[in-house]
Amino acid sequence: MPLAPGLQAAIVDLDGTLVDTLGDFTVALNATLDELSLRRLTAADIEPMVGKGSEHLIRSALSAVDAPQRLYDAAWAAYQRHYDEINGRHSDVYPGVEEGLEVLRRSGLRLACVTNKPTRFAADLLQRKGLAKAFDAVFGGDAFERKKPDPLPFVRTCEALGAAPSRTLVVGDSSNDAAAARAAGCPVVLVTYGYNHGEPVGSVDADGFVDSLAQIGRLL
Ligand SMILES: O=C(O)COP(=O)(O)O
Ligand SMILES: [Mg+2]
Repeated sequence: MPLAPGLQAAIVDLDGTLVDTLGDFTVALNATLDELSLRRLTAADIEPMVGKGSEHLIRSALSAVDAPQRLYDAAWAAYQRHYDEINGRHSDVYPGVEEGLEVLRRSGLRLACVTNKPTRFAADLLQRKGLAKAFDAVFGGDAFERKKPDPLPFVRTCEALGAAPSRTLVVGDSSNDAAAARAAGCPVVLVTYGYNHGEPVGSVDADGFVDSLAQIGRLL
């Protein structure tokens, strides 16, 4: 049974959906904490902080190590420098991703990647992982006035792709993606292997779940 008939486009999330980037976040954030002489965090500490953009990640990390928020500007500058240096080196494309993107493209859908990661980091990562060619557009957390879970990034992306929201499938890994999709009027499918802010993803309100992007064809 197709999820939504007459799909024209798909919007795919990046971190936790296409690429397992927890290693990159951990290395760049710990290099930042080292530089500021703060205590390090583990990947398990960092995972629930991912998904709401780099600003949120840095603010959450500073609170987790009991550092004052006045260090934010220095931390943000250091973090960008370190992230740029290591982007993609400690992260892996999830199994089934290339196949799933190919299925979406072969179904005639226009594809955009919409992430809360800054656009530059996202575009570089997709390029380095050989995924950039699948996408007609890439929009990061700095591309619009508000980030997911606000519906604005999806509404604007639908406009850019020339697709109606009701005919644009969102594929993500978190309640952020699902809430933004619902508010924009897009059908939404979540992968079960991503981050979801440290919460079980199965309880999120979505139209479907897949264990691998390779299964996406069943829902089209
Ligand atoms: O928080 C981030 O930097 C990115 O998160 P997203 O790719 O899942 O939107
Ligand atoms: Mg995500």
